[in-house]
Amino acid sequence: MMAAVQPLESLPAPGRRQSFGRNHIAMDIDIETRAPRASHEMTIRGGLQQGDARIVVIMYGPGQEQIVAVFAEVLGKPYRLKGGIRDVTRDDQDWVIGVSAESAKAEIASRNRGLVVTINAHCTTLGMPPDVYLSAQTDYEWLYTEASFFRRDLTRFVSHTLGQLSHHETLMAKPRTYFISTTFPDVHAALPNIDILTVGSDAVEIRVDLLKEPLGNGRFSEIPSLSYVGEQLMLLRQRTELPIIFTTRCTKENGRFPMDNPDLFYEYLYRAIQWGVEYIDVELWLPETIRRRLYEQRGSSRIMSAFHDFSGTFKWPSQRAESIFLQSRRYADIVKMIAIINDHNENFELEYFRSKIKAEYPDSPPLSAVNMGETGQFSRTLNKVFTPITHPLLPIIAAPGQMSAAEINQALALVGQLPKKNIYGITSPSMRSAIPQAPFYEKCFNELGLPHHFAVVERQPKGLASIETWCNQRNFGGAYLNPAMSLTNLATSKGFFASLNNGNGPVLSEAARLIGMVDTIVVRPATSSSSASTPSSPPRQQNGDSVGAVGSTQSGLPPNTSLVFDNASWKGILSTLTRDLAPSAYFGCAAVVLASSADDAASALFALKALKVGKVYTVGFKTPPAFAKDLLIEPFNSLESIQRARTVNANGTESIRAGAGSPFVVVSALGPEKSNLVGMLVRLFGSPPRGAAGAGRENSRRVFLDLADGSGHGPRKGDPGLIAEQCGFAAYGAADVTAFTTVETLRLLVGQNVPYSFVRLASGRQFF
Ligand SMILES: O=C1C[C@@](O)(C(=O)O)C[C@@H](O)[C@@H]1O
Repeated sequence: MMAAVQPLESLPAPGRRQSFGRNHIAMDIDIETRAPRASHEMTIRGGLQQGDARIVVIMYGPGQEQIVAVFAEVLGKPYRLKGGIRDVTRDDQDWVIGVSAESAKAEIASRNRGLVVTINAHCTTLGMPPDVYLSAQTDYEWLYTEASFFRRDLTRFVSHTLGQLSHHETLMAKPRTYFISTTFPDVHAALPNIDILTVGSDAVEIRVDLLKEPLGNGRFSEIPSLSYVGEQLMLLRQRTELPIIFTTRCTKENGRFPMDNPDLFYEYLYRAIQWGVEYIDVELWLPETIRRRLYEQRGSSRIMSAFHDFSGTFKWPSQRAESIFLQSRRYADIVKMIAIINDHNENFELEYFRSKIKAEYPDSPPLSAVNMGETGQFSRTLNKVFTPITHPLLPIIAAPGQMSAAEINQALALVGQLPKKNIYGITSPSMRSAIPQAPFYEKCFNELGLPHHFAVVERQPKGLASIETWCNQRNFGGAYLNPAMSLTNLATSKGFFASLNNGNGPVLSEAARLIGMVDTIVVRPATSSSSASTPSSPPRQQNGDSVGAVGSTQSGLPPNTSLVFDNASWKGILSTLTRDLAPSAYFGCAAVVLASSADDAASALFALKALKVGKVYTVGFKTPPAFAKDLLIEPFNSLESIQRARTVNANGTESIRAGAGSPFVVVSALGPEKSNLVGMLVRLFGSPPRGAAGAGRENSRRVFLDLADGSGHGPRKGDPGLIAEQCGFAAYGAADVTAFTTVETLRLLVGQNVPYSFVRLASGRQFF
């Protein structure tokens, strides 16, 4: 029998089918992601897109030419400098072009907007603000500091503005999302604690109206200047990987932005779009012309329409409330409605309003609606889209009644909406020497106010009996498996797993099915009840069926509960590879994957497939047929084949991108005993022979990822990572992948976002 297969996100066509259970029934449910997406762009996977195909023109300040090379490297393109924007022609397609800000000024207004996309790269140490005319005219503007140059910030900026990575799509697929409303007058104060402040948050709001720009003599400007706001935003973005929400809250809605000049709002909010801020808060009272313009000009940013009613007379069951929603949704990607209430019953009225809107306007943008004040706190526990939260470390709360993520979870737990679960880290005897993870998970649960219990348990080397026993409990809340187990192994079940879903076996995510390895077991509660979207639930189910569910006759797990077998590690690999490079750096490139078995290689292959690499050379394993279908695979079986790979184009075309020729990325899952082989290949590919194809990409540092570097023990002799760095690669190790995988695991198991930086911080950097 086949396992029940269910795409948990937008995924490529199904490949290999996996047998599981007794009835041999295949259930491939092909469901489109519900998240909105731009029709002209092709979604590659869960938020990765081809993006803007125009020629990127970087405008640089005096003496700052080198920034063009960095942009080019991040984008994976060659670059050249030109005298002016007008000199850019179709022949520059796939190049990054640098033009001095000085020269660009004369031509920027008359540029061919269909051909070029302009980015004003301004180093703040040259002085602020940047040239105001260029700022106003450019498509995007990136502010950076020379002293502490943050490559990650640039990667994120271009991945977002050029539409290669969409946070929104991924976030809207989460069962619950939160954002922290920071209320600092100066973000410097937030930076030392930003990792802790943002635990549980999916985004960070910068309350621009609350920023206080010092003027000297203890005075502050009435509203912070764009120049000050730009620097504050830059600082925040350099320190958090989370999407930012840019808010200019007006005086009537509990903010400080004066309302006498709506154009001022436009000026700030449009600049935020140019700065590549992911979410722009646009108040509903603003003139429609302004709201429409911002919506039309939003590029890759998303508009959060905002309406607050502090009058105390607002009624959810009213024509007015509905018409406010309808007005808001015209120019919004998320509709936010917030009101002061007087009576607890009005929380129920809001819930009725929420479900009515969902039923009557199913294609509308998601609604984020809460009530303010203590009386309204109940609604903050029920809202599921971008619930605003606070944190005890913030100087003030942003609105009356705001709660922290921990308070919301504790409240949910108290009223039975977030029952205590047992969550397991299932290891094997081979992992005995590994550093214990239990303290880390306990720390996270504690920080998040989750009631769950975490335990690391060791499975027997053979058989599934112990795992099935842990999973077949009423309070089972999910598990990670380290090391991961193969589906083939799990499919030998004749017991609990095989009995799931009326004998069809557990639900398999597409990733687990294609990779053939399971590292996460997610419990999905029955969907019809409200429990389906409690924080402990896995990603939103795409249909109403309870596939993979435990039959009502089962003991252990509650009736109609599903178990989803998933794989988180491919996401860890993907996040590592795209931390310092935009996805486009990988599109069409050649890759090498080294592993001693297909099982060890599969997660990397899946990540590379998501990144649309052009070709994968393999060493040491036979590629599963499912991958061979979508990836161009060539095993290295002789020295000649390696030699060829060093000199031949990646996918046979002559374009510069594809002509990256010799492999751009090398991923190794080979253990330390094979270090010599890995080192040799890295040396070979680190220095492509003269004249090899790939002209123009010489500026790009190739990427080496060692998935088996036994991290935590420092560099070893013959360490392939060290050799890779000496050969000009950017080297990443298992520590990065493990931390990013943990982020994904926590999202899957408890539905909460724990930023990468917190994972690294809380683990003391020694777990991984
Ligand atoms: O719109 C909102 C919601 C909010 O007003 C609240 O009620 O929590 C807090 C604001 O910072 C945010 O912009």
